[in-house]
Amino acid sequence: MGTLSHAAIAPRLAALHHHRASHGLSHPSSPSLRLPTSNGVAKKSRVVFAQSKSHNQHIDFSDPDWKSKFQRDFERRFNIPHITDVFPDAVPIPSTFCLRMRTPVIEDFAGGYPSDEEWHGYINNNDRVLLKTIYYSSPTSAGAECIDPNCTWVEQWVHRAGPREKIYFKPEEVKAAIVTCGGLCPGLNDVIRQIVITLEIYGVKKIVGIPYGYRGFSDKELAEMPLSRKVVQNVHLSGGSLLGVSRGGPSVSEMVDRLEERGINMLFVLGGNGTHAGADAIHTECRKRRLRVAVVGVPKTIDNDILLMDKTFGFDTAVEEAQRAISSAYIEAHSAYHGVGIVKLMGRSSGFIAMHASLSSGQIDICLIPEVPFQMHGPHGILHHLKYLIQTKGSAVVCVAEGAGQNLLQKTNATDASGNVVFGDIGVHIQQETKKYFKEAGVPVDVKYIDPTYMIRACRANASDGILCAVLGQNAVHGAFAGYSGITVGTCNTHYVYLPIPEVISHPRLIDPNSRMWHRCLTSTGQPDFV
Ligand SMILES: Nc1ncnc2c1ncn2[C@@H]1O[C@H](COP(=O)(O)OP(=O)(O)O)[C@@H](O)[C@H]1O
Ligand SMILES: O=P(O)(O)OC[C@H]1O[C@](O)(COP(=O)(O)O)[C@@H](O)[C@@H]1O
Ligand SMILES: [Mg+2]
Repeated sequence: MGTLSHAAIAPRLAALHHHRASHGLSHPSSPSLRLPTSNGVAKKSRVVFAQSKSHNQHIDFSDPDWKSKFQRDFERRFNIPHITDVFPDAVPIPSTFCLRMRTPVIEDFAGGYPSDEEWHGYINNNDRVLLKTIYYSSPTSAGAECIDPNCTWVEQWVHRAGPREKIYFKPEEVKAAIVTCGGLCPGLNDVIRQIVITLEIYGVKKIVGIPYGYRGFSDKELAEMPLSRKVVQNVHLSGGSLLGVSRGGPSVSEMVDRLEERGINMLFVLGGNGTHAGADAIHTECRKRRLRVAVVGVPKTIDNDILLMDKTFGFDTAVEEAQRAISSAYIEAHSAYHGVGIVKLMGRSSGFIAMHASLSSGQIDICLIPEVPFQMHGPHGILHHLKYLIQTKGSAVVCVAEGAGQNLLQKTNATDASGNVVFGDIGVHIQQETKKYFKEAGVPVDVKYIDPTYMIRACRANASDGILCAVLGQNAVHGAFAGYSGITVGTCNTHYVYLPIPEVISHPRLIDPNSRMWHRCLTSTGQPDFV
Protein backbone atom coordinates (compact mmCIF):
# COMPACT_ATOMS: atom_id res chain seq x y z
CA MET A 1 0.00 0.00 0.00
CA GLY A 2 1.30 3.40 -1.01
CA THR A 3 4.62 2.25 -2.46
CA LEU A 4 5.95 3.81 -5.62
CA SER A 5 4.73 1.47 -8.33
CA HIS A 6 4.88 2.16 -12.06
CA ALA A 7 1.12 2.41 -12.01
CA ALA A 8 1.37 5.00 -9.28
CA ILE A 9 3.98 7.13 -10.97
CA ALA A 10 2.44 7.12 -14.44
CA PRO A 11 -0.28 9.70 -13.75
CA ARG A 12 2.27 11.93 -12.00
CA LEU A 13 4.32 12.02 -15.15
CA ALA A 14 1.22 12.49 -17.25
CA ALA A 15 0.23 15.44 -15.07
CA LEU A 16 3.71 16.84 -15.42
CA HIS A 17 3.73 16.64 -19.21
CA HIS A 18 0.20 17.90 -19.36
CA HIS A 19 1.12 20.91 -17.24
CA ARG A 20 4.11 21.74 -19.39
CA ALA A 21 2.11 21.40 -22.55
CA SER A 22 -0.64 23.62 -21.25
CA HIS A 23 1.77 26.32 -20.09
CA GLY A 24 4.21 26.04 -22.93
CA LEU A 25 6.97 25.47 -20.40
CA SER A 26 9.98 23.83 -21.87
CA HIS A 27 12.06 21.35 -19.94
CA PRO A 28 15.26 19.77 -21.21
CA SER A 29 14.06 16.18 -21.11
CA SER A 30 11.37 13.99 -19.65
CA PRO A 31 12.05 12.26 -16.39
CA SER A 32 12.74 8.61 -16.79
CA LEU A 33 11.62 5.69 -14.70
CA ARG A 34 14.80 3.84 -15.59
CA LEU A 35 17.99 4.74 -13.85
CA PRO A 36 21.50 4.06 -15.00
CA THR A 37 23.52 1.85 -12.68
CA SER A 38 27.22 2.36 -12.17
CA ASN A 39 27.97 -0.18 -14.91
CA GLY A 40 25.69 1.70 -17.25
CA VAL A 41 22.91 -0.91 -17.33
CA ALA A 42 19.47 0.53 -16.83
CA LYS A 43 17.45 -0.96 -14.01
CA LYS A 44 14.00 -0.42 -12.61
CA SER A 45 13.98 1.46 -9.38
CA ARG A 46 11.50 2.41 -6.67
CA VAL A 47 13.71 5.33 -5.68
CA VAL A 48 12.38 8.84 -6.09
CA PHE A 49 15.21 10.89 -7.47
CA ALA A 50 15.80 14.48 -6.49
CA GLN A 51 13.38 17.13 -7.77
CA SER A 52 15.99 17.97 -10.39
CA LYS A 53 15.65 14.47 -11.86
CA SER A 54 16.29 15.44 -15.45
CA HIS A 55 19.53 17.17 -14.47
CA ASN A 56 20.85 13.88 -13.13
CA GLN A 57 20.22 11.81 -16.20
CA HIS A 58 23.50 12.59 -17.88
CA ILE A 59 25.70 12.07 -14.85
CA ASP A 60 28.26 9.34 -15.15
CA PHE A 61 28.22 7.90 -11.65
CA SER A 62 31.30 5.79 -12.39
CA ASP A 63 33.29 9.04 -12.53
CA PRO A 64 34.91 9.39 -9.06
CA ASP A 65 34.46 13.17 -9.39
CA TRP A 66 30.72 13.07 -10.20
CA LYS A 67 29.70 14.53 -6.86
CA SER A 68 31.76 17.70 -7.11
CA LYS A 69 30.69 18.09 -10.73
CA PHE A 70 27.07 17.79 -9.64
CA GLN A 71 27.61 20.39 -6.93
CA ARG A 72 29.26 22.80 -9.35
CA ASP A 73 26.36 22.35 -11.73
CA PHE A 74 23.91 22.84 -8.87
CA GLU A 75 25.69 26.04 -7.82
CA ARG A 76 25.43 27.31 -11.39
CA ARG A 77 21.75 26.42 -11.73
CA PHE A 78 20.83 28.01 -8.40
CA ASN A 79 22.89 31.12 -8.95
CA ILE A 80 20.52 34.08 -8.70
CA PRO A 81 20.71 36.65 -11.50
CA HIS A 82 22.13 39.99 -10.39
CA ILE A 83 22.13 43.46 -11.92
CA THR A 84 25.94 43.33 -12.17
CA ASP A 85 25.67 40.39 -14.62
CA VAL A 86 24.48 42.95 -17.17
CA PHE A 87 25.90 46.14 -15.68
CA PRO A 88 29.28 45.16 -14.20
CA ASP A 89 29.94 48.79 -13.33
CA ALA A 90 26.79 49.23 -11.26
CA VAL A 91 27.83 50.90 -8.01
CA PRO A 92 26.02 49.94 -4.82
CA ILE A 93 25.21 52.33 -2.01
CA PRO A 94 24.84 51.61 1.71
CA SER A 95 21.40 50.21 2.47
CA THR A 96 18.68 52.65 3.44
CA PHE A 97 16.90 49.81 5.20
CA CYS A 98 17.81 50.56 8.74
CA LEU A 99 15.27 50.19 11.46
CA ARG A 100 16.86 52.58 13.96
CA MET A 101 16.43 55.75 11.93
CA ARG A 102 12.92 55.63 10.66
CA THR A 103 11.38 58.31 12.86
CA PRO A 104 10.67 60.87 11.65
CA VAL A 105 10.06 59.59 8.11
CA ILE A 106 12.85 60.70 5.79
CA GLU A 107 11.64 63.48 3.54
CA ASP A 108 14.64 63.81 1.27
CA PHE A 109 18.13 62.49 0.89
CA ALA A 110 19.88 65.83 0.36
CA GLY A 111 22.14 65.25 3.31
CA GLY A 112 23.16 61.81 2.08
CA TYR A 113 21.64 58.43 2.74
CA PRO A 114 20.90 57.59 6.33
CA SER A 115 22.73 54.61 7.70
CA ASP A 116 23.50 53.07 11.01
CA GLU A 117 27.06 51.81 11.28
CA GLU A 118 26.19 49.98 14.47
CA TRP A 119 23.47 47.89 12.93
CA HIS A 120 24.56 44.45 11.81
CA GLY A 121 21.29 42.81 10.93
CA TYR A 122 22.21 42.23 7.29
CA ILE A 123 22.50 39.04 5.31
CA ASN A 124 25.87 38.31 3.76
CA ASN A 125 25.64 37.58 0.03
CA ASN A 126 27.47 34.34 0.63
CA ASP A 127 25.03 33.06 3.26
CA ARG A 128 23.39 29.80 2.15
CA VAL A 129 20.58 27.49 3.26
CA LEU A 130 20.73 23.72 2.94
CA LEU A 131 18.04 22.52 0.55
CA LYS A 132 17.88 18.87 1.65
CA THR A 133 18.31 18.03 5.29
CA ILE A 134 17.73 14.28 5.48
CA TYR A 135 20.60 11.85 5.11
CA TYR A 136 19.06 8.76 3.50
CA SER A 137 21.28 5.82 4.31
CA SER A 138 19.59 3.68 1.71
CA PRO A 139 17.68 4.31 -1.51
CA THR A 140 14.92 2.18 -0.01
CA SER A 141 14.41 4.56 2.94
CA ALA A 142 10.89 5.93 2.93
CA GLY A 143 10.62 8.99 0.73
CA ALA A 144 14.30 8.81 -0.25
CA GLU A 145 15.22 11.47 -2.78
CA CYS A 146 18.47 10.29 -4.29
CA ILE A 147 20.82 11.66 -6.89
CA ASP A 148 22.73 8.47 -7.56
CA PRO A 149 21.78 4.80 -7.15
CA ASN A 150 23.60 4.62 -3.80
CA CYS A 151 21.79 7.65 -2.48
CA THR A 152 25.06 9.42 -1.70
CA TRP A 153 24.84 12.44 0.58
CA VAL A 154 25.31 15.60 -1.49
CA GLU A 155 25.04 19.03 0.08
CA GLN A 156 22.86 21.37 -1.96
CA TRP A 157 22.99 25.01 -0.93
CA VAL A 158 20.68 27.82 -1.99
CA HIS A 159 20.86 31.58 -1.40
CA ARG A 160 19.62 33.00 1.89
CA ALA A 161 17.03 35.77 1.63
CA GLY A 162 17.02 39.04 3.53
CA PRO A 163 18.31 42.64 3.61
CA ARG A 164 21.82 43.31 2.30
CA GLU A 165 24.26 45.93 3.49
CA LYS A 166 24.65 47.33 -0.04
CA ILE A 167 21.78 48.13 -2.36
CA TYR A 168 21.69 48.78 -6.11
CA PHE A 169 18.75 51.17 -6.34
CA LYS A 170 18.49 54.70 -4.98
CA PRO A 171 15.07 54.83 -3.29
CA GLU A 172 14.13 58.19 -4.83
CA GLU A 173 14.79 56.74 -8.30
CA VAL A 174 12.58 53.70 -7.74
CA LYS A 175 9.13 53.26 -9.17
CA ALA A 176 7.85 49.96 -7.83
CA ALA A 177 4.84 48.07 -9.18
CA ILE A 178 2.96 45.10 -7.77
CA VAL A 179 0.80 42.74 -9.82
CA THR A 180 -1.29 39.73 -8.73
CA CYS A 181 -2.14 37.09 -11.35
CA GLY A 182 -3.97 33.77 -11.70
CA GLY A 183 -6.60 32.56 -9.23
CA LEU A 184 -7.19 34.02 -5.80
CA CYS A 185 -5.33 32.74 -2.78
CA PRO A 186 -5.60 33.68 0.91
CA GLY A 187 -2.82 36.09 1.82
CA LEU A 188 -2.48 38.09 -1.41
CA ASN A 189 -3.39 41.30 0.42
CA ASP A 190 -0.98 40.50 3.24
CA VAL A 191 1.89 40.19 0.75
CA ILE A 192 0.92 43.39 -1.08
CA ARG A 193 0.77 45.19 2.27
CA GLN A 194 4.19 44.02 3.37
CA ILE A 195 5.80 44.89 0.04
CA VAL A 196 4.43 48.44 0.25
CA ILE A 197 5.43 48.88 3.88
CA THR A 198 8.95 47.60 3.29
CA LEU A 199 9.43 49.73 0.18
CA GLU A 200 8.47 52.79 2.22
CA ILE A 201 10.97 51.88 4.90
CA TYR A 202 13.68 51.87 2.23
CA GLY A 203 12.47 55.33 1.28
CA VAL A 204 10.51 54.59 -1.91
CA LYS A 205 7.77 57.10 -2.68
CA LYS A 206 6.47 55.85 -6.02
CA ILE A 207 4.59 52.59 -5.50
CA VAL A 208 1.74 51.45 -7.74
CA GLY A 209 -0.51 48.45 -8.19
CA ILE A 210 -1.17 47.02 -11.65
CA PRO A 211 -4.90 46.23 -11.73
CA TYR A 212 -6.25 42.80 -12.71
CA GLY A 213 -3.05 40.87 -13.26
CA TYR A 214 -1.01 41.09 -16.44
CA ARG A 215 -4.12 42.43 -18.19
CA GLY A 216 -3.48 45.72 -16.35
CA PHE A 217 -0.43 46.24 -18.57
CA SER A 218 -2.42 46.22 -21.79
CA ASP A 219 -5.91 47.47 -20.97
CA LYS A 220 -5.85 51.25 -21.36
CA GLU A 221 -8.98 51.57 -19.23
CA LEU A 222 -7.11 50.20 -16.23
CA ALA A 223 -5.10 52.90 -14.47
CA GLU A 224 -2.25 52.23 -12.06
CA MET A 225 -3.34 52.25 -8.44
CA PRO A 226 -1.14 54.44 -6.18
CA LEU A 227 -0.15 52.53 -3.04
CA SER A 228 1.14 53.65 0.33
CA ARG A 229 1.21 52.39 3.90
CA LYS A 230 -1.99 54.33 4.47
CA VAL A 231 -3.76 52.66 1.55
CA VAL A 232 -2.74 49.13 2.50
CA GLN A 233 -3.01 49.47 6.26
CA ASN A 234 -6.05 47.22 6.68
CA VAL A 235 -6.18 45.30 3.42
CA HIS A 236 -5.06 42.04 5.01
CA LEU A 237 -8.27 41.98 7.03
CA SER A 238 -10.11 40.70 3.98
CA GLY A 239 -9.47 38.02 1.40
CA GLY A 240 -9.04 38.43 -2.36
CA SER A 241 -6.64 40.88 -3.95
CA LEU A 242 -6.86 44.62 -3.52
CA LEU A 243 -5.48 44.87 -7.05
CA GLY A 244 -7.69 42.24 -8.68
CA VAL A 245 -6.50 39.17 -10.59
CA SER A 246 -6.93 37.72 -14.06
CA ARG A 247 -5.83 34.90 -16.34
CA GLY A 248 -4.45 35.41 -19.84
CA GLY A 249 -3.14 38.81 -20.91
CA PRO A 250 -0.67 40.68 -23.12
CA SER A 251 2.57 39.48 -24.66
CA VAL A 252 5.82 39.79 -22.77
CA SER A 253 7.17 42.49 -25.07
CA GLU A 254 4.00 44.53 -24.59
CA MET A 255 4.39 44.30 -20.84
CA VAL A 256 8.03 45.39 -21.00
CA ASP A 257 7.03 48.28 -23.29
CA ARG A 258 4.63 49.42 -20.56
CA LEU A 259 7.32 49.09 -17.88
CA GLU A 260 9.60 51.30 -19.95
CA GLU A 261 6.89 53.87 -20.71
CA ARG A 262 5.83 54.08 -17.08
CA GLY A 263 9.36 54.11 -15.69
CA ILE A 264 8.82 51.06 -13.51
CA ASN A 265 12.13 49.62 -12.35
CA MET A 266 10.96 47.21 -9.65
CA LEU A 267 8.25 44.71 -10.40
CA PHE A 268 6.80 42.40 -7.77
CA VAL A 269 4.83 39.55 -9.27
CA LEU A 270 2.50 37.48 -7.13
CA GLY A 271 1.31 34.29 -8.81
CA GLY A 272 1.76 30.62 -9.54
CA ASN A 273 3.68 28.68 -12.17
CA GLY A 274 2.13 30.56 -15.08
CA THR A 275 2.70 33.96 -13.53
CA HIS A 276 6.30 33.07 -12.72
CA ALA A 277 6.90 31.91 -16.29
CA GLY A 278 5.68 35.38 -17.30
CA ALA A 279 7.86 37.08 -14.67
CA ASP A 280 10.94 35.22 -15.86
CA ALA A 281 10.17 36.16 -19.46
CA ILE A 282 9.80 39.83 -18.41
CA HIS A 283 13.14 39.63 -16.58
CA THR A 284 14.83 38.12 -19.65
CA GLU A 285 13.31 40.73 -21.97
CA CYS A 286 14.45 43.54 -19.64
CA ARG A 287 17.99 42.17 -19.76
CA LYS A 288 17.81 41.95 -23.53
CA ARG A 289 16.80 45.61 -23.66
CA ARG A 290 19.44 46.46 -21.03
CA LEU A 291 16.88 47.89 -18.62
CA ARG A 292 17.83 48.22 -14.95
CA VAL A 293 14.70 46.49 -13.72
CA ALA A 294 14.38 44.06 -10.82
CA VAL A 295 11.65 41.45 -11.29
CA VAL A 296 10.90 39.48 -8.13
CA GLY A 297 8.21 36.83 -7.70
CA VAL A 298 6.29 35.73 -4.64
CA PRO A 299 4.83 32.26 -5.24
CA LYS A 300 1.07 32.23 -4.84
CA THR A 301 -0.51 28.84 -5.14
CA ILE A 302 -3.17 27.55 -2.86
CA ASP A 303 -2.42 24.10 -4.31
CA ASN A 304 1.09 24.26 -2.77
CA ASP A 305 2.52 22.93 -6.02
CA ILE A 306 5.72 24.99 -6.32
CA LEU A 307 8.94 22.99 -6.25
CA LEU A 308 11.53 23.08 -3.47
CA MET A 309 9.52 25.06 -0.93
CA ASP A 310 8.21 23.88 2.44
CA LYS A 311 4.87 25.41 1.58
CA THR A 312 3.37 28.39 -0.17
CA PHE A 313 1.20 31.05 1.45
CA GLY A 314 -2.53 30.39 1.55
CA PHE A 315 -2.08 26.64 1.78
CA ASP A 316 -2.37 26.51 5.58
CA THR A 317 -5.49 28.65 5.48
CA ALA A 318 -6.99 26.42 2.79
CA VAL A 319 -6.39 23.30 4.85
CA GLU A 320 -7.94 24.97 7.88
CA GLU A 321 -10.93 26.27 5.99
CA ALA A 322 -11.47 22.88 4.35
CA GLN A 323 -12.15 21.51 7.83
CA ARG A 324 -15.50 23.25 7.83
CA ALA A 325 -16.56 21.52 4.63
CA ILE A 326 -15.27 18.14 5.78
CA SER A 327 -16.93 18.51 9.13
CA SER A 328 -20.25 19.36 7.47
CA ALA A 329 -19.92 16.41 5.12
CA TYR A 330 -19.20 14.16 8.08
CA ILE A 331 -22.17 15.42 10.08
CA GLU A 332 -24.50 15.05 7.09
CA ALA A 333 -23.23 11.54 6.34
CA HIS A 334 -23.22 10.49 9.96
CA SER A 335 -26.72 11.78 10.62
CA ALA A 336 -28.27 10.15 7.56
CA TYR A 337 -29.21 6.52 7.16
CA HIS A 338 -26.37 5.14 5.00
CA GLY A 339 -24.93 8.57 4.44
CA VAL A 340 -22.06 9.25 2.03
CA GLY A 341 -20.39 12.66 2.14
CA ILE A 342 -18.16 13.82 -0.70
CA VAL A 343 -15.95 16.90 -0.49
CA LYS A 344 -14.00 18.19 -3.46
CA LEU A 345 -10.99 20.34 -2.68
CA MET A 346 -8.59 22.27 -4.88
CA GLY A 347 -5.50 20.67 -6.35
CA ARG A 348 -5.10 20.69 -10.09
CA SER A 349 -2.13 18.35 -10.33
CA SER A 350 -1.13 18.00 -6.68
CA GLY A 351 -3.27 16.70 -3.85
CA PHE A 352 -1.62 18.55 -0.97
CA ILE A 353 -4.80 20.28 0.26
CA ALA A 354 -6.82 17.05 0.13
CA MET A 355 -4.09 15.04 1.86
CA HIS A 356 -3.47 17.56 4.64
CA ALA A 357 -7.16 18.34 5.16
CA SER A 358 -7.96 14.61 5.37
CA LEU A 359 -5.16 13.97 7.82
CA SER A 360 -6.07 16.95 9.92
CA SER A 361 -9.81 16.23 10.09
CA GLY A 362 -9.62 12.57 11.04
CA GLN A 363 -13.09 12.27 9.49
CA ILE A 364 -12.14 11.07 6.04
CA ASP A 365 -12.44 7.42 4.99
CA ILE A 366 -11.20 7.83 1.43
CA CYS A 367 -8.75 10.48 0.23
CA LEU A 368 -8.18 10.69 -3.53
CA ILE A 369 -5.37 12.71 -5.09
CA PRO A 370 -4.17 13.24 -8.68
CA GLU A 371 -0.85 11.49 -7.99
CA VAL A 372 -2.44 8.15 -7.10
CA PRO A 373 -4.68 6.38 -9.61
CA PHE A 374 -7.90 4.69 -8.59
CA GLN A 375 -10.77 2.71 -10.03
CA MET A 376 -14.43 3.30 -9.31
CA HIS A 377 -15.61 -0.20 -10.14
CA GLY A 378 -14.44 -3.75 -9.52
CA PRO A 379 -13.41 -5.58 -6.36
CA HIS A 380 -10.68 -3.00 -5.61
CA GLY A 381 -12.74 0.01 -6.63
CA ILE A 382 -13.97 2.95 -4.56
CA LEU A 383 -17.60 1.80 -4.77
CA HIS A 384 -16.86 -1.64 -3.40
CA HIS A 385 -15.05 -0.04 -0.46
CA LEU A 386 -17.89 2.41 0.10
CA LYS A 387 -20.28 -0.54 0.34
CA TYR A 388 -17.99 -2.11 2.91
CA LEU A 389 -17.92 1.14 4.89
CA ILE A 390 -21.70 1.50 4.78
CA GLN A 391 -22.08 -2.11 5.96
CA THR A 392 -19.54 -1.78 8.76
CA LYS A 393 -19.73 1.88 9.84
CA GLY A 394 -23.07 2.99 8.46
CA SER A 395 -21.59 6.08 6.76
CA ALA A 396 -18.55 7.23 4.83
CA VAL A 397 -16.79 10.47 3.86
CA VAL A 398 -14.69 10.94 0.72
CA CYS A 399 -12.26 13.80 0.11
CA VAL A 400 -11.20 14.21 -3.50
CA ALA A 401 -8.77 16.66 -5.08
CA GLU A 402 -10.14 18.31 -8.23
CA GLY A 403 -7.41 16.87 -10.47
CA ALA A 404 -7.84 13.29 -9.25
CA GLY A 405 -9.27 10.58 -11.50
CA GLN A 406 -9.45 12.80 -14.59
CA ASN A 407 -8.84 9.66 -16.68
CA LEU A 408 -12.31 8.52 -15.63
CA LEU A 409 -13.98 11.58 -17.12
CA GLN A 410 -14.66 12.64 -20.65
CA LYS A 411 -12.03 15.07 -21.94
CA THR A 412 -13.33 18.41 -23.21
CA ASN A 413 -10.04 19.91 -24.44
CA ALA A 414 -11.29 23.22 -23.10
CA THR A 415 -8.69 25.62 -21.69
CA ASP A 416 -8.94 28.81 -19.66
CA ALA A 417 -7.52 32.16 -20.78
CA SER A 418 -4.07 31.17 -19.46
CA GLY A 419 -4.06 27.88 -21.34
CA ASN A 420 -4.75 25.68 -18.30
CA VAL A 421 -6.89 22.66 -19.15
CA VAL A 422 -10.38 22.91 -17.69
CA PHE A 423 -11.10 19.77 -15.71
CA GLY A 424 -14.24 17.69 -15.51
CA ASP A 425 -15.91 17.59 -12.10
CA ILE A 426 -14.65 14.46 -10.38
CA GLY A 427 -16.80 15.21 -7.33
CA VAL A 428 -20.00 15.13 -9.36
CA HIS A 429 -18.80 11.96 -11.11
CA ILE A 430 -18.21 10.16 -7.81
CA GLN A 431 -21.59 11.37 -6.54
CA GLN A 432 -23.41 10.07 -9.63
CA GLU A 433 -21.55 6.76 -9.76
CA THR A 434 -22.19 6.18 -6.05
CA LYS A 435 -25.91 6.76 -6.43
CA LYS A 436 -26.08 4.48 -9.47
CA TYR A 437 -24.03 1.70 -7.87
CA PHE A 438 -26.05 1.53 -4.66
CA LYS A 439 -29.34 1.77 -6.55
CA GLU A 440 -28.34 -1.20 -8.69
CA ALA A 441 -27.19 -3.05 -5.56
CA GLY A 442 -30.56 -2.33 -3.94
CA VAL A 443 -28.91 -0.60 -0.98
CA PRO A 444 -30.36 2.78 -0.01
CA VAL A 445 -27.80 5.59 0.39
CA ASP A 446 -28.01 9.31 1.01
CA VAL A 447 -25.24 11.08 -0.92
CA LYS A 448 -24.29 14.69 -0.16
CA TYR A 449 -21.72 16.55 -2.27
CA ILE A 450 -19.92 19.69 -1.08
CA ASP A 451 -17.67 21.82 -3.31
CA PRO A 452 -16.24 24.62 -1.11
CA THR A 453 -13.55 25.68 -3.63
CA TYR A 454 -14.33 29.37 -4.00
CA MET A 455 -15.34 29.79 -0.35
CA ILE A 456 -11.90 28.55 0.65
CA ARG A 457 -10.02 30.58 -1.92
CA ALA A 458 -11.69 33.84 -0.94
CA CYS A 459 -10.81 33.60 2.77
CA ARG A 460 -8.43 35.96 4.51
CA ALA A 461 -5.16 34.38 5.60
CA ASN A 462 -4.93 32.72 8.98
CA ALA A 463 -2.28 33.73 11.52
CA SER A 464 0.38 31.32 10.31
CA ASP A 465 -0.08 32.35 6.67
CA GLY A 466 -0.10 35.99 7.78
CA ILE A 467 3.42 35.54 9.12
CA LEU A 468 4.57 33.68 6.02
CA CYS A 469 3.17 36.45 3.80
CA ALA A 470 4.89 39.11 5.89
CA VAL A 471 8.30 37.48 5.61
CA LEU A 472 7.94 36.68 1.92
CA GLY A 473 6.74 40.18 1.07
CA GLN A 474 9.56 41.83 2.99
CA ASN A 475 12.16 39.52 1.49
CA ALA A 476 10.90 40.22 -2.02
CA VAL A 477 11.73 43.91 -1.48
CA HIS A 478 15.13 43.10 0.06
CA GLY A 479 15.91 40.94 -2.99
CA ALA A 480 15.03 43.70 -5.44
CA PHE A 481 17.08 46.33 -3.58
CA ALA A 482 20.00 43.92 -3.38
CA GLY A 483 20.02 43.96 -7.19
CA TYR A 484 18.60 40.51 -7.86
CA SER A 485 16.09 39.86 -10.63
CA GLY A 486 14.39 36.80 -12.10
CA ILE A 487 14.14 35.38 -8.60
CA THR A 488 11.40 34.22 -6.32
CA VAL A 489 11.19 33.96 -2.55
CA GLY A 490 10.39 30.88 -0.56
CA THR A 491 10.92 28.91 2.58
CA CYS A 492 13.21 25.86 2.65
CA ASN A 493 13.47 23.90 5.87
CA THR A 494 11.95 26.89 7.70
CA HIS A 495 14.60 29.30 6.38
CA TYR A 496 13.90 31.97 3.79
CA VAL A 497 15.62 31.77 0.43
CA TYR A 498 15.93 33.29 -3.02
CA LEU A 499 15.61 30.86 -5.90
CA PRO A 500 16.02 31.40 -9.65
CA ILE A 501 12.55 31.24 -11.19
CA PRO A 502 13.20 28.51 -13.82
CA GLU A 503 14.18 26.04 -11.08
CA VAL A 504 10.85 26.29 -9.29
CA ILE A 505 8.52 26.18 -12.28
CA SER A 506 9.97 23.38 -14.38
CA HIS A 507 7.00 21.26 -13.30
CA PRO A 508 4.44 21.28 -10.52
CA ARG A 509 5.44 19.86 -7.17
CA LEU A 510 3.65 16.56 -6.62
CA ILE A 511 2.99 14.30 -3.67
CA ASP A 512 5.29 11.30 -3.71
CA PRO A 513 3.05 8.27 -3.14
CA ASN A 514 6.04 6.71 -1.39
CA SER A 515 6.39 9.59 1.04
CA ARG A 516 5.83 9.32 4.76
CA MET A 517 3.11 11.98 4.59
CA TRP A 518 0.99 10.06 2.10
CA HIS A 519 1.47 6.88 4.13
CA ARG A 520 0.42 8.78 7.26
CA CYS A 521 -2.71 9.88 5.45
CA LEU A 522 -3.45 6.28 4.43
CA THR A 523 -2.85 5.10 7.99
CA SER A 524 -5.33 7.68 9.19
CA THR A 525 -8.08 6.95 6.64
CA GLY A 526 -7.51 3.19 6.63
CA GLN A 527 -8.24 3.07 2.92
CA PRO A 528 -6.92 0.27 0.72
CA ASP A 529 -5.28 0.60 -2.71
CA PHE A 530 -7.95 1.27 -5.31
CA VAL A 531 -6.20 -0.35 -8.27
N1 LIG B 1 4.38 30.24 -20.05
C1 LIG B 1 3.93 31.46 -19.78
N2 LIG B 1 4.65 32.54 -20.18
C2 LIG B 1 4.22 33.79 -19.92
N3 LIG B 1 3.09 34.06 -19.23
C3 LIG B 1 2.35 33.04 -18.81
C4 LIG B 1 2.73 31.69 -19.06
N4 LIG B 1 1.77 30.90 -18.52
C5 LIG B 1 0.86 31.71 -17.97
N5 LIG B 1 1.19 32.99 -18.13
C6 LIG B 1 0.45 34.15 -17.66
O1 LIG B 1 0.48 34.17 -16.24
C7 LIG B 1 -0.76 34.60 -15.72
C8 LIG B 1 -1.26 33.63 -14.69
O2 LIG B 1 -1.23 32.29 -15.18
P1 LIG B 1 -2.22 31.18 -14.63
O3 LIG B 1 -1.79 29.88 -15.17
O4 LIG B 1 -3.62 31.59 -14.89
O5 LIG B 1 -2.08 31.25 -13.06
P2 LIG B 1 -0.90 30.86 -12.08
O6 LIG B 1 0.17 31.85 -12.22
O7 LIG B 1 -1.53 30.91 -10.75
O8 LIG B 1 -0.45 29.48 -12.46
C9 LIG B 1 -1.71 34.77 -16.89
O9 LIG B 1 -1.84 36.15 -17.12
C10 LIG B 1 -1.03 34.05 -18.02
O10 LIG B 1 -1.29 34.65 -19.25
O1 LIG C 1 -11.94 29.09 -11.49
P1 LIG C 1 -10.54 29.47 -11.75
O2 LIG C 1 -10.24 30.88 -11.44
O3 LIG C 1 -10.07 29.07 -13.09
O4 LIG C 1 -9.64 28.70 -10.71
C1 LIG C 1 -9.64 27.32 -10.55
C2 LIG C 1 -8.25 26.87 -10.22
O5 LIG C 1 -7.61 27.71 -9.35
C3 LIG C 1 -6.79 26.97 -8.47
O6 LIG C 1 -7.20 27.30 -7.18
C4 LIG C 1 -5.34 27.27 -8.67
O7 LIG C 1 -5.19 28.49 -9.27
P2 LIG C 1 -3.78 29.06 -9.66
O8 LIG C 1 -3.14 28.16 -10.67
O9 LIG C 1 -4.06 30.40 -10.17
O10 LIG C 1 -2.99 29.10 -8.38
C5 LIG C 1 -6.97 25.53 -8.79
O11 LIG C 1 -7.00 24.77 -7.65
C6 LIG C 1 -8.24 25.55 -9.60
O12 LIG C 1 -8.21 24.59 -10.61
MG1 LIG D 1 -1.29 27.52 -12.09
